[in-house]
Amino acid sequence: MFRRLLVQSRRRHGSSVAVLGAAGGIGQPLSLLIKQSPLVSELSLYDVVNTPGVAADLSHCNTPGKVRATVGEGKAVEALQGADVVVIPAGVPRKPGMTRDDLFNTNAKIVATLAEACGTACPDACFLVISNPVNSTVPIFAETLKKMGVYDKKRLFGVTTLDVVRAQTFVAENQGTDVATTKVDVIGGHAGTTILPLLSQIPGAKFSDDDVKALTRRVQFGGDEVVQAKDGAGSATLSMAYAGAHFTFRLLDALNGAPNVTECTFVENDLTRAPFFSTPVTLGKHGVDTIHPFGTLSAFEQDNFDAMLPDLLAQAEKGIAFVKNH
Ligand SMILES: NC(=O)C1=CN([C@@H]2O[C@H](COP(=O)(O)OP(=O)(O)OC[C@H]3O[C@@H](n4cnc5c(N)ncnc54)[C@H](O)[C@@H]3O)[C@@H](O)[C@H]2O)C=CC1
Ligand SMILES: O=C([O-])CC(=O)C(=O)O
Repeated sequence: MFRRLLVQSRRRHGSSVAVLGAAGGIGQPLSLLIKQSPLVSELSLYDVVNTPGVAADLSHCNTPGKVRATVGEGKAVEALQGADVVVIPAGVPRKPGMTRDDLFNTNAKIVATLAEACGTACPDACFLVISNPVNSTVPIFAETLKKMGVYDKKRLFGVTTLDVVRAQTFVAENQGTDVATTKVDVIGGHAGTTILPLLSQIPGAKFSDDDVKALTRRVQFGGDEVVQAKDGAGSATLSMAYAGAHFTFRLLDALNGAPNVTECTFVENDLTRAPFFSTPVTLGKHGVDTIHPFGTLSAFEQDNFDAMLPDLLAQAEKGIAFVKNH
């Protein structure tokens, strides 16, 4: 009880946000965007390399959040003391020709190690996992916290906001609508055909069958578009920082009591046979408040949904097995 009151009183004066992987391609612009929030009183940056320089640089921005740097393998627990929200873009990105699953061997270990540090230092925080493959890293995070006896399904989120951001951009271009007011739900997971934009549910939108196929495919493989254009220099960083900051701000709003904060995110739920599934979720003062069903699917969407489920299940099981065997 006392602990909860302390957390609440700290929130009234702003939240402590930690970024793990803060010196990376996503970590740096994401930290810059988060530093701009008046709701953030402390920004704790952690990476295995280069954090002091990033923190020194950001600390000169004239916004209220105090910046703290922690650097080096095994120092995450130190960085996470007092964190209310932890955003995790740590891990290797793709190169052309790779799938997100090809990152599993390297990133599974990184994410499990960081989850253990979170479970030790700030088990009551909200955890936002960006590291790929999200379809497996989120189950890894959950399983690690379960092993430690501190898992709370209301506080673990796979960040799939970039899929929504892409869907809204591509649909607005296609329909000639204002991108600021074009809303698209994207359900499923975060890898290729496990990503499913619900184009049939956009009020007022009219698509040809060819457009539905092309737009769906572009959202599903938007990440590949960037990987190919970067030609070996990594994957989406700037649009991911934008999307990650958007989700972080929405969560901070909800934690501070704002009503009706609903975003698609990859959370544990029983809407499907997959343990984790991205769907519209209303966020509240304690993380997940309400999981919303994703509504009626068109025949095209239903086919995509049926095809994705075995992959989502297998990728979650792979993550769970990784933790059980280590
Ligand atoms: N969820 C999503 O929609 C998206 C996810 N991603 C994923 O985000 C991850 C990061 O991508 P980038 O920033 O482009 O990669 P990057 O290589 O530029 O940065 C990753 C950072 O993580 C750090 N790091 C590695 N091991 C660490 C550890 N144990 N503890 C703390 N930090 C550690 C590295 O030192 C590096 O600074 C990748 O796995 C990528 O696939 C990328 C785009 C979108
Ligand atoms: O494509 C990648 O590997 C990075 C990513 O998840 C995305 O851009 O959606």
